[in-house]
Amino acid sequence: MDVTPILDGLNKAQREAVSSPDAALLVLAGAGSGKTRVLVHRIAWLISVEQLSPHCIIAVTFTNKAAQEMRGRVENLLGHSASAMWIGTFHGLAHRLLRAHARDANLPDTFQILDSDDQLRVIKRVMKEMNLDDTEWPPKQAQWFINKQKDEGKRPKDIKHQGDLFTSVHCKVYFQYEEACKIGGLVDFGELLLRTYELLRDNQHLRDHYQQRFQHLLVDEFQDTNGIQYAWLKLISNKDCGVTIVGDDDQSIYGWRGAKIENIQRFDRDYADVKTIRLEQNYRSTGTILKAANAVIANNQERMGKNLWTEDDEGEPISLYAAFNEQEEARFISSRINEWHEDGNAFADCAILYRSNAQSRVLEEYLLQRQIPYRIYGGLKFFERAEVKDTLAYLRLMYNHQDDAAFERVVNTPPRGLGQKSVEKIRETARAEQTNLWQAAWKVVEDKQLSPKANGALLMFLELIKQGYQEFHELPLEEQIQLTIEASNLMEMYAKEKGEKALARKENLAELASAAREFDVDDYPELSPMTAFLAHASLEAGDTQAEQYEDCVQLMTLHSAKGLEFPLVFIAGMEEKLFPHMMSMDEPDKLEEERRLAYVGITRAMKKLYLLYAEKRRLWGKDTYPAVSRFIREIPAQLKEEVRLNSQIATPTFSSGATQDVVNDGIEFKLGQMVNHPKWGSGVILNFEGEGDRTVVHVSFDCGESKRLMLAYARLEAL
Ligand SMILES: Nc1ncnc2c1ncn2[C@@H]1O[C@H](COP(=O)(O)OP(=O)(O)OP(=O)(O)O)[C@@H](O)[C@H]1O
Ligand SMILES: [Mg+2]
Repeated sequence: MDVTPILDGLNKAQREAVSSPDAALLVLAGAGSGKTRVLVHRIAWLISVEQLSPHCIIAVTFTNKAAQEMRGRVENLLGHSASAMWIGTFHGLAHRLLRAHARDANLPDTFQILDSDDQLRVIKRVMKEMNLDDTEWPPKQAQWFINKQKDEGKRPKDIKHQGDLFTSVHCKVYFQYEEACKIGGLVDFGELLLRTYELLRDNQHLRDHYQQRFQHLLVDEFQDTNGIQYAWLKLISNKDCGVTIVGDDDQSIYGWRGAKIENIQRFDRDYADVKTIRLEQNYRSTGTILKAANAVIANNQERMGKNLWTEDDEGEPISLYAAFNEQEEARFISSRINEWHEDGNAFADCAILYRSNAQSRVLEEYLLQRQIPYRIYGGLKFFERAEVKDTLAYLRLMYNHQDDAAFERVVNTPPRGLGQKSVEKIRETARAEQTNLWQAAWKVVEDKQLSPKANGALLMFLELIKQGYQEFHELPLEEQIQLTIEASNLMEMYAKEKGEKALARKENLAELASAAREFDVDDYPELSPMTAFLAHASLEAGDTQAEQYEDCVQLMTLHSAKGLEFPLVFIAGMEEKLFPHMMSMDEPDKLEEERRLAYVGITRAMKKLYLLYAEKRRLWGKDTYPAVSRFIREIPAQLKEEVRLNSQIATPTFSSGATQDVVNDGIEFKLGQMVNHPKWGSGVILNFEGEGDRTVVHVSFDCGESKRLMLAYARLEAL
């Protein structure tokens, strides 16, 4: 058999890893050293040289998108399909197992997945029923508590406490929440894993079945597995199963969600004769970018330690840009992206990364203004938008009448005269009868517990759902969605909203229908098409297929950038308190995690990296004047240069801030100030040149023009 294609394009250490005969292999290596590539080639090696059937392979990736790409690459190497191989995220794989064995896992076949928004809704309801005051007991905190327990594999009964109020109250909430999920046939993200873990642990027959089936397990980004994920992996792979694990301790960034770097050491202990291979050559970034990343991460104490070098040129220096505020930061980024595109590069080759989701709004505004196409990756996901969720909730309820979360969401959306009181009546009945809201609602109607008008409205709603299913369920997915949007009057409700928003909602609903049209049912052979689609909507990062192929700038948080790479990268908001985040600054462990996040961010860049910080930023509703992030200071001076808009390189020192004031006609102007011009509209002052009557002001306008104007004649208005 010719193994050339599989070993081609790999260095010595990578080849050793790919073709290793060892049953337990750990590839521990820094960013961009080819870990993911090794994983792909190893799968191809196992199939073609070790003659494993794709059916016997299970691989865990960090995102659904990564899973799709990985499958595609393996198939390319093999020259044939590997569709029998299980590959996906922990959640995706657990979901697949639960669907196949729902009854054994004590779930209805129609169970639905709760995303974190829906989960919070259910928790709120449960806490209200328990008469817990939500100022004293914030539901979000309870949500955090429950998820944390699940991540550690704990049910309410497993939680030990000595009667402290916090834990005992939250345990009760957890217990009641579980009851609510049971009645509703609902499974949250954490539950997917915990439930499959328990299923395999308690059902020897199933465990034997899967342990016999899976002969090789591979995991990418292993450093971010949490307790339950690790336990899950151990259950699915018995001692005869080959295991290949790749990871980088310096990129562990999910400690706040229970991920444990120690799992790497644990792996070494738990499996016999683990062979460790280190990869040291980086193929992704220029010498400069790599040196910067190495310099930053060197400030962490808790490291396994490794060396990373590249044959690549030094490349361009890292550009620093001191913006006056977040608007100006966005303006700078969008104008650089425009230049990049005008030079013949693709938008899709550039990414804007940020620490906190809220930063995307201003960036989006400027990209829109400049008509630069963009896509938010893993942010507010397509399937999380209100109109999309409303429509999906109708469908979920049609397919699973037990789904209380969906019921709550749509029972009075659009408004049909079922106010809080009526809904409360339904909830009370559900509690009294120990049943779900759907059943309770029928009882309320039959017993005429509501006013005649409300009773009539509720009956109409129940009939709508019942008939909707009967009439639509055999139609193509797309039609089911369109008919649901019409029958529910959702479209009519959105149409009443004003302007752009209504338009955007309409477009999103059209997009939902087309996502359904393009949805590949084959990924979930064991499900009905709509159930598969609804599950996909809950699990996917919202990359509808139509969007994937467009040439768009990628916007994402630093957390979601893991594993990805882009020729041009901007990291916005490199400021103390924002990044490192305020909540993480006082504890050494958390600060080290922030630094690993900076390492992840910097190492996403292949050719060119911009780091931006603002001298003034509106944060949490207040104007702040942040200091430059320590992570910028940790990059050696010779690797970075300070840049200015439109003029090229300025002196490589940090600007001391905008302090220069100029008075004209009694109006005071400052650097960074927002101004209005009768012709060019609003803009920001970037610079002053000259003095007195001859002062020239340099303004960058929102329309995209940048002008030098004589201040005395410019008719500028201070905003
Ligand atoms: N031997 C090689 N020759 C040429 N290019 C390579 C080689 N190994 C890896 N690459 C390329 O280097 C880049 C980084 O590889 P890869 O994404 O697998 O690294 P990684 O270690 O998984 O990074 P991260 O830690 O960020 O996930 C990719 O573009 C990959 O195709
Ligand atoms: Mg990788």
